[in-house]
Amino acid sequence: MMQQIYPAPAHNFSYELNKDFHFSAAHAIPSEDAGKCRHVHGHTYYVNITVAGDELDHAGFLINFKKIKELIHDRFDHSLLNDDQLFSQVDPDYFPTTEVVARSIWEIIEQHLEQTDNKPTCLQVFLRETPTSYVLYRPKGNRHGKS
Ligand SMILES: Nc1nc2c(c(=O)[nH]1)N=C([C@H](O)[C@H](O)COP(=O)(O)OP(=O)(O)OP(=O)(O)O)CN2
Ligand SMILES: [Zn+2]
Repeated sequence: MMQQIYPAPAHNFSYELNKDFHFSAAHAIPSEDAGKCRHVHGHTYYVNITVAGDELDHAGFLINFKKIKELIHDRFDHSLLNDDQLFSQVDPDYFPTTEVVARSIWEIIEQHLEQTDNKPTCLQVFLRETPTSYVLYRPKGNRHGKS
């Protein structure tokens, strides 16, 4: 849900930004345990990304809000997640579950941030799959040695 208050990660960075956006995608979870979710079905995923750091870039940004959305929305919106090379049909650690999609979003964002001059870090990905179900992904520690 847009404009909701999200659980906040603890940290000592000077700046923290949050970006909300949503995308529509279909998926199927290739596990017997998934019941009806084994069949292809769609969701509007609501995402909140938390990025933090101590240094700003040449524009005075930690990271342009637009870039965060672009990295994820352009890749997943109106797609079948199972078709993306990030996900697997055989390895449960890579099934397109909410948990794995949240972790994958973190990996895409963090990979981009590592290439920037000011090097902020993504502390948290909040991913809502349905009105009643969401996942928070927080990496263990981070490359700044802070958590
Ligand atoms: N831990 C997980 N459990 C489930 C996932 C998942 O990704 N991680 N995914 C699904 C289905 O894909 C689908 O999203 C259904 O979720 P669910 O919350 O069960 O949706 P409902 O609308 O049926 O839930 P209500 O309790 O009726 O609101 C299933 N599980
Ligand atoms: Zn689903």
